Amino acid sequence: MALEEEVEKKYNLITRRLDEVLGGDIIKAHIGYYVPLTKIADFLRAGVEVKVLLADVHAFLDNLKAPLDLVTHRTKYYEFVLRAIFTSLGIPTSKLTFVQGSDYQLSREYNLDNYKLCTLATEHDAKKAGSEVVKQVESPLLSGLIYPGLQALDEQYLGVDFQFGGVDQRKIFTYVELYLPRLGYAKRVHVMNTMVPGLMGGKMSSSDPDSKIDFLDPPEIVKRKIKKAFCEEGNVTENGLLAFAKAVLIPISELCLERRQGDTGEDEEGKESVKPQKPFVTDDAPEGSVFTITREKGGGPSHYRTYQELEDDFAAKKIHPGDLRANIRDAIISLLEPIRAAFLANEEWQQVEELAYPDPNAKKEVKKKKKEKVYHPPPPGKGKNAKPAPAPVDGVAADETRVSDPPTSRPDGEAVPA
Ligand SMILES: N[C@@H](Cc1ccc(O)cc1)C(=O)O
Repeated sequence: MALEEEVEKKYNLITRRLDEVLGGDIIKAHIGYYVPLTKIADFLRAGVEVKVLLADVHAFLDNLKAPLDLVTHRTKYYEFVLRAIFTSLGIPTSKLTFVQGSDYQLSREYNLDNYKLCTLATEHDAKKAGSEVVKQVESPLLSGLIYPGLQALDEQYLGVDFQFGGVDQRKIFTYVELYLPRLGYAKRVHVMNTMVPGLMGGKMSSSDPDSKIDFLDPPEIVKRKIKKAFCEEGNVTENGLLAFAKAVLIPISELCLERRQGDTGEDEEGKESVKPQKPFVTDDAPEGSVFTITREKGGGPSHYRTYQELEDDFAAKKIHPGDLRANIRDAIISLLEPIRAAFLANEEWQQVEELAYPDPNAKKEVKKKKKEKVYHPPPPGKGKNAKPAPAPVDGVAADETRVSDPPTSRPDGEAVPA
């Protein structure tokens, strides 16, 4: 293949299905941030070196979103999740690294650059930059103002060529493009994914545990959430299930299909420890299909080559909501199965999970020390009939020890950056 053609092919892979690319003409390949996994898979397959920033410092700069003592555990937890997902999809990970923000953000140089940036950027611009990412509160904190600037410095200190994030990062990205060159550093490219709506329709929310499916949700929880999802016959505009199919299931199915067709994008070692996920189609599906709808009440299966075909059929009421629900549910269950299995087989990951998401209902282990009874003899010279001092009133609280309830499930906290 001619070099140009190859570059073009890689560029197309890097930019497909993105919402927007700013300055894409100077992308060479290298580094990405942030998650939406099928995109990162595309980057990796294009030979890009991907660094995933586990932005612990940012997480607490943003109104202490993640308590500082939990952040380290959560970043470890994310790393386990992400690695398991890439493995399950058969994506080579030798070019994937995870970097913890605090590993370099506390250095002298970084901080000096931050101060320099603070003398260049206006408060107005910093505020505007963070307005869609930093939680907006009545009495905004200073930390929210330095947040976008640190995101700018990260590009330089991670040595990346482009940064990838959700389209919610757009204002930060334009701020970064404006100010990084003013510090004397190169302007980077920014690529943005669309935001994935929640299953209930609308934006995904970590405060509504049923609006998203966790990577470790067991089948019964997936079933419950899918059952609750809003899905009305013929309605394709407010349809969390279709949105999920579009943003996650079909891209993954496509990816798996491409891998099966031999476009493996493997790294030099080309090793795969786990058989990659099967596309979400039945065995009788014609070649090139990426999704199958099977029907419960008669009628044969329908196979789709693109998301649009699926949406069109749903709009034309050729797919019953019940059938869409059931097929999406099963696809999600099969997608999560290897992740859960990896989790259950990995004790270290399980421990990290408990530390990262402690059960808020677990009772603290209360162990009161027995106060020892001390006999105070009467002062000398008070004679034999003197009474001993009374026992301390606040004394013995024996057997009040409670063993904390074992955590049953992981509370839905922070979304894994995805
Ligand atoms: N702002 C990103 C997190 C982030 C932080 C620092 C960065 O350098 C990059 C990304 C978010 O909202 O999730």
